[in-house]
Amino acid sequence: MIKLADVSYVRLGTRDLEGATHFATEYLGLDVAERAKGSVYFKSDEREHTLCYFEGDPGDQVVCFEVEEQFHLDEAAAQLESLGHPVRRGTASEAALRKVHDFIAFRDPTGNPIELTWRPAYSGRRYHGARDAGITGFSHVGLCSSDLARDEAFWTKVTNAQVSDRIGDAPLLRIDEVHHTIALFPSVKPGIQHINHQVETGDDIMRSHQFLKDRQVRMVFGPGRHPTSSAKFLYFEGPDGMVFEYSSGVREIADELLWRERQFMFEPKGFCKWGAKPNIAEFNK
Ligand SMILES: CC(C)c1ccc(C(=O)O)c(O)c1O
Ligand SMILES: [Fe+2]
Repeated sequence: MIKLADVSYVRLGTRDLEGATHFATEYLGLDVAERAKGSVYFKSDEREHTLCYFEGDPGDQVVCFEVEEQFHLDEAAAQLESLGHPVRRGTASEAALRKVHDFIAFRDPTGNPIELTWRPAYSGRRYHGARDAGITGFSHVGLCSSDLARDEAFWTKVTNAQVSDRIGDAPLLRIDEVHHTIALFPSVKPGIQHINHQVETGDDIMRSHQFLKDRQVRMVFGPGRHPTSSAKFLYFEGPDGMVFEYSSGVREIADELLWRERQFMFEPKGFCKWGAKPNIAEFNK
């Protein structure tokens, strides 16, 4: 079993690196960690970076998870290969670009590019957002799934992910005490459906709602409150149609033995306690 210790970073291709950088700093509230040739790295917490935009195809979207030991990469590679997922070892220069010691790359059953990394860099430089969005860190991703049951089986049988709750057949998967780190999202194509940053308070959600709306950023869902994680949330659209989520107050599952996964309906009341309706095509079928 592959033990995922944390979600580490996402890498997003873009044809407009300057535009994406402007959005990430001035609107989303991230901090530029480094500008390199063809890439910009962004900080959202104590890590060296949690998001990298690079010049390239916006369809190139990678999510990376950290493992605890280098030999876990070898074990993971062997297991994934045996299950029919071709694995590629990252080269030293690719690892340097990602600011990690070592990594492997493969695709999940839907075809989402996934990386597993060992020793991603942390930073002594404190994160302070370019604007005060109240971000406390990068927390989870929504991953597209063309077959929810198959992909739930992959993540829960091949890795340490466990179902915390389901909305319809879409599972919210945890790898530690945080309610979820991966949200599978029904879709006909692979990709990252959304990128979540936690913010400090519900006030931060409402402040950002006003701030982003004033700047004509497209709101996708919320403000609202998820019945599943119990977090207050806001979803909005960033560069190349990527959806970003702020949420605050995500549930922690301290005692696994006392937790039983719950079933919510795949309809607005399954997504929001306050009655907000998602403006997301896949949710309105
Ligand atoms: C709309 C999506 C998949 C979703 C649903 C529930 C939560 C939560 O409980 O926090 C999310 O974070 C989501 O992104
Ligand atoms: Fe989310």
